[in-house]
Amino acid sequence: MRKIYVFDTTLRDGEQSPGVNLNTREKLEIAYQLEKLGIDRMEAGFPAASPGDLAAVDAVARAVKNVTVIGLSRSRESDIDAVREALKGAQDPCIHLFLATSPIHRQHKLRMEKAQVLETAQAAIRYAKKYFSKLEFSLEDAGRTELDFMAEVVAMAIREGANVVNIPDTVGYLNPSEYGAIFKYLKENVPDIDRVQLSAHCHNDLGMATANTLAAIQNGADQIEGTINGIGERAGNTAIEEVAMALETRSEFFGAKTGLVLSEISRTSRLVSKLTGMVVPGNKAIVGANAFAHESGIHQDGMLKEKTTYEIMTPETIGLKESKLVLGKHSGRHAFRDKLSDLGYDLPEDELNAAFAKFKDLADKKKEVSDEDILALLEERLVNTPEVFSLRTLYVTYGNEATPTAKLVLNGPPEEPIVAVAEGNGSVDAIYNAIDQATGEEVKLDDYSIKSVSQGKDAQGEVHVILSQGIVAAAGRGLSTDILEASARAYLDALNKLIEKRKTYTKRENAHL
Ligand SMILES: CC(=O)SCCNC(=O)CCNC(=O)[C@H](O)C(C)(C)COP(=O)(O)OP(=O)(O)OC[C@H]1O[C@@H](n2cnc3c(N)ncnc32)[C@H](O)[C@@H]1OP(=O)(O)O
Ligand SMILES: CC(C)C(=O)C(=O)O
Repeated sequence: MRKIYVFDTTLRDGEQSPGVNLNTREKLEIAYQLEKLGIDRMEAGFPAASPGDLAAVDAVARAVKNVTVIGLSRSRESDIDAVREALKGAQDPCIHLFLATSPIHRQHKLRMEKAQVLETAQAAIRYAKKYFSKLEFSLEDAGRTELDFMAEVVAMAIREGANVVNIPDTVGYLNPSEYGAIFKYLKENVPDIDRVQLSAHCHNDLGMATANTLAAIQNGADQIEGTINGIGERAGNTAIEEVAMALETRSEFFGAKTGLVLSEISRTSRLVSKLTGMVVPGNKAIVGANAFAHESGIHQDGMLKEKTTYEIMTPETIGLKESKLVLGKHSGRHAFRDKLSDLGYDLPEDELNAAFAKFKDLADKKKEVSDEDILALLEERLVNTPEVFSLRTLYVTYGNEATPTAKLVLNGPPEEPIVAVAEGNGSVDAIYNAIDQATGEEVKLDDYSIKSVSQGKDAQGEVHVILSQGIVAAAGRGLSTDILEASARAYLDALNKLIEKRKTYTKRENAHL
């Protein structure tokens, strides 16, 4: 299996993401984790950019032991000197020189003719080679450079002693067949091309960074450059974890692998996200929160029967504990039963169906149904008392300058639904007054408390109340995504229990007579 070297530039190109600014301590924390991940080369920064960046590169260079540490430099002596200064303490230093080669960059940015570009790059490589045995040269915007000129620059870099020549698609312009063809062309047309490693450096402007990088590997690239989570300038760089997992998962196709410790991928991704503040989208390949999560019933059923039906790689490979079956409105009975069994419940079919119906009801109102939600649903089922009164509909009118009013319809002992309208000091008070009116029961509210069962704006509210009537008291519990409905349900639950209890008291009192 061919080894593909990994050049990580999270600390340099990754830090070029707008809004990201890592201090030395944060860079060190990421560097240590990248070392654990097993990357081969680490671009720690651009020392000429600022004294702070130089100091951070210096700190990283002294700290990491098993990785080549790289500093970026324009093709200028002053930048090269800054890298020399920053990498003084490195065990295995390497300088990364670059100069743009495309007509657009030559004409508008550098204002140089082809010959000047060649001369400037050559002079820089010569100067840097006096101080560095390891040197990478990048043809910035190679993707939009004439092939014959690109070959000329690459040949010069090889003659001058570059160890790695990088072919960046700086603006993410190419597609996989075009990018792959460049590597093939260089392999076939540049003398002594096998004296250097060829490197792929892609940007994701058209969402093709990973595909382009893989195409480069198929056409002879020895090294890939990228960042963790694909962060970087504009739409970002190639996501290293995507390339590593594509090579791993499709090794029979690519015949190449990185040396990464794949089980460190997830941890590295979380750390980079935390320290850069760049949130990983849920649907991001490999490291997104949903990458190993399944929501729909048919998929969940497949997963429960055989994981390979819907997973081409295992979460354990990247260091996650397990896949997630997320219960939501698309879930089916198989996944629901599995969740109940995880929570320690083994329900008979009819009870399972009843609980499943309640779950679907809740799932229609909530994005995701949590374990706490399900436990609450089950507890509600377990403590079911005969319902004398139950809630049919509830309307509450509230305005900060108006008196809260509740209108409700209850099912009760009479055949016809009972309608009641009442005002109160607040919305809950109005609801409770309306229930008292509808049921004709005189009860005292001894306690009322409310808590959230799960998290988020759509969390279920759980209301607990204690009602008393003379010496009889009963507690009730109500659950709903709406706290006013939960309040009504709790009151009715307590009232139903109280009526039930009252019968036993009456029986006992009669027995005493
Ligand atoms: C594709 C990439 O990601 S390349 C890396 C990009 N990263 C960064 O730019 C981050 C760090 N950069 C910086 O802090 C600053 O740009 C510095 C310190 C490097 C330079 O700042 P300044 O001296 O103020 O120059 P400024 O950035 O405005 O302009 C860049 C100059 O470098 C020149 N230049 C650009 N690339 C190169 C190169 N590879 N080699 C030599 N000169 C270059 C430009 O032509 C321009 O020259 P000019 O001043 O003669 O017109
Ligand atoms: C410095 C080079 C390698 C670069 O970042 C790019 O071209 O995107």
